[in-house]
Amino acid sequence: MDGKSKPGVPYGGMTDTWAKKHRLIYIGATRHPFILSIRDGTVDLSAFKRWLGQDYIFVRAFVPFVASVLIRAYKKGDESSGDMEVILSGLGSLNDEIAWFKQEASKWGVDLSQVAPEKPTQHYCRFLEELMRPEVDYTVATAAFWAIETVYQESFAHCLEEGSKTPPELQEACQRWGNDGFGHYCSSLRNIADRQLEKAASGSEPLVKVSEDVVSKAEVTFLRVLEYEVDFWNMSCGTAGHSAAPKP
Ligand SMILES: Cc1ncc(CNC=O)c(N)n1
Repeated sequence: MDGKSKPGVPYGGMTDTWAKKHRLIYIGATRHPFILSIRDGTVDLSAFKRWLGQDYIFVRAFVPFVASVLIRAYKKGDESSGDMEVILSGLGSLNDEIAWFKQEASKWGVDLSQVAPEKPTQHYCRFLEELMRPEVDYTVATAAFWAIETVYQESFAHCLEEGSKTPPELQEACQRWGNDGFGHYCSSLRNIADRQLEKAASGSEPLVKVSEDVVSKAEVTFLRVLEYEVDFWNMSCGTAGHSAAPKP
């Protein structure tokens, strides 16, 4: 696993506590009907194509967010934590990922230059921009980063589990986020977030009140990530009223 958890012993960091406390919304984000439709092979390919175009837009916006976390890790000046190496490896995979999106889009006949962001994509990208603001604490940013990556890891790994009927032409997409290496990377992000949260919660920071504030802000941010992810899946399924008639 990740050197911090022993087999059979629950992990027990703050992120784990949150995932349990907010189990229903967590499941809502990681076991969404869109993912279940990929897993059981009933996925509507036009939904997959819509997801592909929108996720390309999201990923382009995600790169500067991750870069902003990298800058904060550098500014902390704690070289021995290894945070920079983990975040930098994330930027490296995003580089491959952008190339993969372009290749995948041409395979499916999706013209990425013609894809306009839907409302849920716009909102999620705006949220990433808010998280890049200098007043956002490193702890809050790393908790968001961990949650964003983990939702995809848990979702797509589910489509590769034994007994899943994921169509062969979608398996590569699922592998991208569902592979063990990506799982390991998510554990490293969880360790970073948990270490930061632990520091804030134990009040080792100079101002205890400020630290408590950071922990609750991080929890709210975690919940917002889950909500944005659910909205994003809903849009992909076509259940979010995208490009539909105006609401009454
Ligand atoms: C909407 C969304 N959430 C998380 C990810 C995974 N991170 C980078 O690829 C993603 N691609 N898209």
